[in-house]
Amino acid sequence: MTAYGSQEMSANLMRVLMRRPGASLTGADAAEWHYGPTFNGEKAVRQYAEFAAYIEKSGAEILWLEDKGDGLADAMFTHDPSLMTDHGAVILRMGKPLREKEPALHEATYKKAGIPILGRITSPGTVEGGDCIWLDAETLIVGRGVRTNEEGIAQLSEILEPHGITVLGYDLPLWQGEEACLHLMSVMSPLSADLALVFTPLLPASFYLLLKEWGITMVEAPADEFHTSNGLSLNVLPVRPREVIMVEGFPKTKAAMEAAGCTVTTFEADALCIACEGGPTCLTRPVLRRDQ
Ligand SMILES: NC(=O)NCCC[C@H](N)C(=O)O
Repeated sequence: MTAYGSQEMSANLMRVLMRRPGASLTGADAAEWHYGPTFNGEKAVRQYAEFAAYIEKSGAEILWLEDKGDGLADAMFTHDPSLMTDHGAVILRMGKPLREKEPALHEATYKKAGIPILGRITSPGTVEGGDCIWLDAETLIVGRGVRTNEEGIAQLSEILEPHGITVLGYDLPLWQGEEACLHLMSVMSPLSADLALVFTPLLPASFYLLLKEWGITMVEAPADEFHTSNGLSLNVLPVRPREVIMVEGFPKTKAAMEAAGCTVTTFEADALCIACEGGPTCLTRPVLRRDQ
């Protein structure tokens, strides 16, 4: 099956690229990878299995990348090395040097699956998938920061513009410094086409105003849970509009989404997501999302 296409963030998740962590993660040097004190490789692998079971249960088909011990501990965060469009995949170029080999893994998988490659970001450009949010099928918002630079945004725009897609770049704050992971998706998680979980103090101000102008209802992520989770309380994955998966342990954030009409599934992820700085969204690269 060669089905692909995704220019939205919350339509039904039908097909997704994921990499099961193994030897590369269990053997990772936490300091080198900037993983936090709750990092535990074996526990992270178990927690990932629970997460993957929820994705399987959602009915999505998983295209698996296997961790055969290439040392790429962050490669389980498949959201970042490529971007999917209705016209094929864009192979990105990572801003985190330790992740530079990951886009080639995605390209090889797409080629094997018969999914066309629409374009690629080349040096000195950088773009990471976590910095990209489809506001609608014709509008891609890109966060400019430590991981994604102006040159990368210009290249992405050149690739997508012929397909009627406007790319808009917004400056991200530095927040916890150059080594830490802060993507645009660290401060906003779309929950449905007109609903998003946001942490407004870190949103680019002009992007906040754009969301208001577009009539997107914003659910504010409770600040205490955002800070104790290093932002991971906010990184939630919709498998269908208003049906989301989040990291366990943040009841106020969960309640805020439920009050906005969402169904929320949680899984334990202190060793996986909190420690490794990436949530359920980051662990998935949607290949096909569709409304029906
Ligand atoms: N989209 C995301 O926010 N991905 C999280 C990536 C975490 C990984 N440890 C990184 O620093 O790149």
